[in-house]
Amino acid sequence: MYDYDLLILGSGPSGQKAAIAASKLGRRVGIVDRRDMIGGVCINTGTVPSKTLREAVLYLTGLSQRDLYGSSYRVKDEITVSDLAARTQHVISRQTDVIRNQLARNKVAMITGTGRFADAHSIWVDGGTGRESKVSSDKIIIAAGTRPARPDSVDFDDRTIVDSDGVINLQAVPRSMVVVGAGVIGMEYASLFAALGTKVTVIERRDQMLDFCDDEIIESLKYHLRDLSVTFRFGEEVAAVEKHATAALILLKSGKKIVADTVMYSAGRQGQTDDLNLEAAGLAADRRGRIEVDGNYLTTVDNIYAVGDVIGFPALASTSMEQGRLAAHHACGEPAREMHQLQPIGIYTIPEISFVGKTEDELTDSSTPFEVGIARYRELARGQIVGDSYGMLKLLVAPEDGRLLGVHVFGTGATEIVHIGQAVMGCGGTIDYLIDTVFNYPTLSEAYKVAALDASNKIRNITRIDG
Ligand SMILES: Cc1cc2nc3c(=O)[nH]c(=O)nc-3n(C[C@H](O)[C@H](O)[C@H](O)COP(=O)(O)OP(=O)(O)OC[C@H]3O[C@@H](n4cnc5c(N)ncnc54)[C@H](O)[C@@H]3O)c2cc1C
Ligand SMILES: NC(=O)c1ccc[n+]([C@@H]2O[C@H](COP(=O)([O-])OP(=O)(O)OC[C@H]3O[C@@H](n4cnc5c(N)ncnc54)[C@H](O)[C@@H]3O)[C@@H](O)[C@H]2O)c1
Repeated sequence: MYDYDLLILGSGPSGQKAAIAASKLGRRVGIVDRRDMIGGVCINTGTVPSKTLREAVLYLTGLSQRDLYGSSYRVKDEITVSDLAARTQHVISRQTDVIRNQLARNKVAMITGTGRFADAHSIWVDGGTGRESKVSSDKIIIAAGTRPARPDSVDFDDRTIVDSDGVINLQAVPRSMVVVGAGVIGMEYASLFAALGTKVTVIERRDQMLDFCDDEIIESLKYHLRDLSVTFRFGEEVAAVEKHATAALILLKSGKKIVADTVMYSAGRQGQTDDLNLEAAGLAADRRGRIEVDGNYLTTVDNIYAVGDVIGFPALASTSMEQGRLAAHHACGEPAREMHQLQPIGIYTIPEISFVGKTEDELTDSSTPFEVGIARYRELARGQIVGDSYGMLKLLVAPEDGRLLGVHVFGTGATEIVHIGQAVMGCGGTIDYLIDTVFNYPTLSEAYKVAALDASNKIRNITRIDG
């Protein structure tokens, strides 16, 4: 008899949802994590702190109100790290409490410590007291997440040279910053510091950034960030970072030199599998610490599953939660539907970006005809009211039947209103639904009707001529 029916390594979004799902099915569930990491990377160092910081920055700088009150508008002139940390700490502690409470009321045992496999059914847990305890379980889910990848050649000191975990603990708002890597993390933090007034330089070895997004929207994002004094260096790679008494000197392979108060590396993440002693369970991870799974999140060992960032793409809190729930259902022999293929992307740059479905480039590459319908926030009453003159919503529409093929949003509330398009697409809806529907007024959601009408006008014009 095992101690648990299901034991989960890691209490991030995937681990939590797996634990609660299995508990709801009447299983005895345990979850192992370090005392200071309840809620995972998501709550402690990643999603939630970065999004809370962003809200604090938008509020204190008054940036989102400057269209209305002028470019000198600020809520607070000198924004300190403690102004920002106060809000972040508040949200982290509230969220941690919520998670602890949810796990407790679902009778999920919290086992404090770091786990490693003893064999395929048992885990040694090191609680930091010098003594390890062993727990056994019928099924095990690995939900150990990732940590920032740190190139060996860079001397991280968590003060001047930091990774995306360390950046939330900076002692002061830097006057200048180099961001290495223009992925999602890099661009979110570049936006945030640029909004605070930091002079940001982004170094990216590829020729472009966020190339999975709509081209036009990324162009707009670059325009807005340049307006906040961000410098982009595409097609450039860091050769070395030298730490000096007051700043860092960044040497690029092209020979350029940049001085900055802070250097932040956001050049990918690495699965946290080194300490798991995977071999004892008959498992292995790849070069980037990731574990391979099948469509049911089952590894090559038939009682061990892996979910969340540790299995790689898409590595989002949103998808990780679903993976956890589905893996737990499979492990408990409970029928479950597959995750819906239509998954939204939300990028909390300033301004924010969100989309679902195909991009124009993808449709063009697959020779799929489409028409574009656009609504600009500045033409919506709500856009004027909130002071967003740059936002836009773009619908990509199949001309033959009006089906939505893609929805791309840039600006205030993008990550929220994208779900309207996602729901219409998910239910196989067409622009006719958006045209015939009454939306609340004045709202940003009204953009859907405006963009749908725009697309239908264009389609009608073509049909009139082309038959
Ligand atoms: C800066 C940043 C911003 C992000 N923003 C977003 C966003 O806006 N939206 C979004 O959807 N996603 C975002 N993400 C991604 C999101 O945070 C991750 O996809 C999500 O946290 C992954 O969840 P997970 O369940 O895999 O576990 P994680 O949250 O990665 O947590 C893993 C947990 O496992 C524990 N663990 C590891 N090894 C062991 C062990 N041996 N024993 C016990 N416990 C162990 C760790 O302590 C940790 O608590 C962001 C990530 C970062 C870094
Ligand atoms: N809003 C969100 O959903 C959100 C926010 C943050 C993070 N995340 C998740 O976190 C994951 C990791 O994000 P990330 O941004 O660290 O990784 P990433 O892999 O997306 O981006 C890393 C970027 O750094 C560049 N790079 C790598 N090494 C470099 C070097 N030496 N010099 C210059 N450029 C270099 C790469 O070309 C790449 O563009 C993402 O895949 C994403 O799923 C999601």
